[in-house]
Amino acid sequence: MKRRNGTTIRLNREPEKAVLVGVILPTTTIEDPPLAELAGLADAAGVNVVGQVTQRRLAPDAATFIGRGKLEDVKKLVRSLRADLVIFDNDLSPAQGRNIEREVGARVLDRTQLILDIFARRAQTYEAQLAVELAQLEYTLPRLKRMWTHLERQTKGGVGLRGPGEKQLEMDRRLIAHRIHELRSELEVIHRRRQREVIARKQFKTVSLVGYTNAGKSTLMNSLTHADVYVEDALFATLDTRTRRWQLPGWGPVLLSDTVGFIRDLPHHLIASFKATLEEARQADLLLHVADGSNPAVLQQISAAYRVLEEIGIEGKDTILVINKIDRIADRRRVDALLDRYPQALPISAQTGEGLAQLTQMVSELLARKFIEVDVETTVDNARVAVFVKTHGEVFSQRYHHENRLTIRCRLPEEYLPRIERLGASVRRTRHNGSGQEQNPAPEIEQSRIELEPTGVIPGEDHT
Ligand SMILES: Nc1nc2c(ncn2[C@@H]2O[C@H](COP(=O)(O)OP(=O)(O)OP(=O)(O)O)[C@@H](O)[C@H]2O)c(=O)[nH]1
Ligand SMILES: [Mg+2]
Repeated sequence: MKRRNGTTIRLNREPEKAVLVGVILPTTTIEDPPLAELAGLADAAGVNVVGQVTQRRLAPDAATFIGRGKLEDVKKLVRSLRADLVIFDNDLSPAQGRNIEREVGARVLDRTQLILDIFARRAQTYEAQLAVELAQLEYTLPRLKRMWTHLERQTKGGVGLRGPGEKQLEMDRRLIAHRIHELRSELEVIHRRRQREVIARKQFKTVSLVGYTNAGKSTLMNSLTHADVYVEDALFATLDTRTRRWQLPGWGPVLLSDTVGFIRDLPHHLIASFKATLEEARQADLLLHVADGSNPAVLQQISAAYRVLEEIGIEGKDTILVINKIDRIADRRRVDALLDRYPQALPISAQTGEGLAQLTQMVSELLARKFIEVDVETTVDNARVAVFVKTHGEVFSQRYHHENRLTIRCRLPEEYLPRIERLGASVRRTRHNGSGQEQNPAPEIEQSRIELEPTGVIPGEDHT
C-alpha cells in the first residue's frame, strides 16, 4: 500500500478472501455486470473477491435466504477457494446469518455490515467516528446471540462450555444499550451545535453537493472552489461535511458543502447517525445532485439518491441535477438519452471543466430568485394549488375555514405568483414569518443588495 507521502507500508495481513452472494428478487434491479456494486464495496473494505454466486428467487428462503441447493454450492466454493468470508448483497436477519454461517463454515457478512465496516475504516473526524460506532452498535444489539455462537464454536468440546449463559448475554445487552444511549446524547449535542452554526452562516447563501457515492461530488467541489478535498475512485471516500467559500461570478461568495455519498438501501442506522452531517444539506438554499453519467447504473443511482433525500426529509428543495463525467462517455447518444429522461439536467465534467460555466450561471440564477411570504387563499378541493405551493415554496402553516376555504401561509419565488392566481387562488402578501411574529427583515436587505445584478429567470426551470 502506498501512502500519500510516498512511503510504502507493508500490510502484515493478507487481505481476506470473499465469495459474493446475491439473491435476485422480483424487486431487485439487475446490475451489469451482476454484483458490480457489492464488488466495489468489498474493494473499498479491502477484501479480495474470489468468487460469486447469484440466484433468482420469487422470495427469500426464511431460514437461509438463498435456497438450500445454492447454499451447498456456496459451501463448496468457499472450500475450494479457501474463502474467509461470504458477503451477501441482501440484508440478512440475525437468524439467517447464524444459519448460513453454520452451514458454510465461514464468516458471513451482509451488505449493511460491509457498508458499516467501510464507514468505520474511513471515519476521520470525531463526529463521524461517533456516528459509525452508534450505527454499528445498533446493528449489533439484536445480533449478540449470533456472536456468542461464534465463540461457542471455537471452544466446542470443552466440558461444561456451553456458551454464555443468558446472564452474560443480558449483561452485554445492557452495556451496549448504555453506550448507545451515551452516543445518542453526544451526537444530539453535536447536531444542535451544528444547527446553530448552519443558521449563523445564513447571511451567506448555501449550496450542498449530494448524490450517489463516487459520482464526483468532491471533485466538483475542488474544481468550483479550488479547494483540496480528498478524492478517490472508491465508494465512500468522503464521510465528513466540508464547507468552502465559493466565489460565484456575478454574485459574490456563497458556501458550498460536500457531503457523504448515498447508496441504494442505505442502512437506516447510518442515516440516523449521520443526521448532523447532513444538516448542511437540509438547510441549503440549493442542492446540486451529482450523478455519474458514465456508470451503466446511473438511472438507478439517480432514483436511489432521490429516495435517500426523501428518507432524510430534504426532498422538494430546489435542485440542479448534474450529469458528471461526460468526458468518459464515448457515445454522445447516451448523454442525449439521459437528457430525454431528465430534460432539466446539466451535463458536465468536473475533471475537464466542461459545462462548469453553465452550472455556475444556473446556480446564480436560481439563488437570485426573490422569495416572498404570502397567504395563498384557495378551496380545499383545489389540489393543484396546494401541490404547486408545496413543490415550489416552503409552507409555514395551513388554516381551514368554513365553506371549504383554505389559507396556506408560505414562502414562494415572486415570479410564480401570477401562475398561482391562474390556478384559481388569491394571493396576499404578509409581513410575517411562519410563527406569526414580525420578522427581522435582514434577509430582505440581503436580497435587495443582490438585485443590483439581476440575472433573470432560467429557461426551462418551469417544473409544472
Ligand atoms: N473521468 C472523470 N472522472 C471523474 C470526474 N469527476 C470525478 N471523477 C473521478 O471519480 C472518482 C470519484 O470522485 P470523488 O469526487 O471522490 O467522488 P465523490 O462523489 O466525492 O465520492 P464519495 O465521497 O465516495 O461519495 C475519482 O476517481 C475522480 O477522479 C469527471 O468529470 N470525469
Ligand atoms: Mg467525496
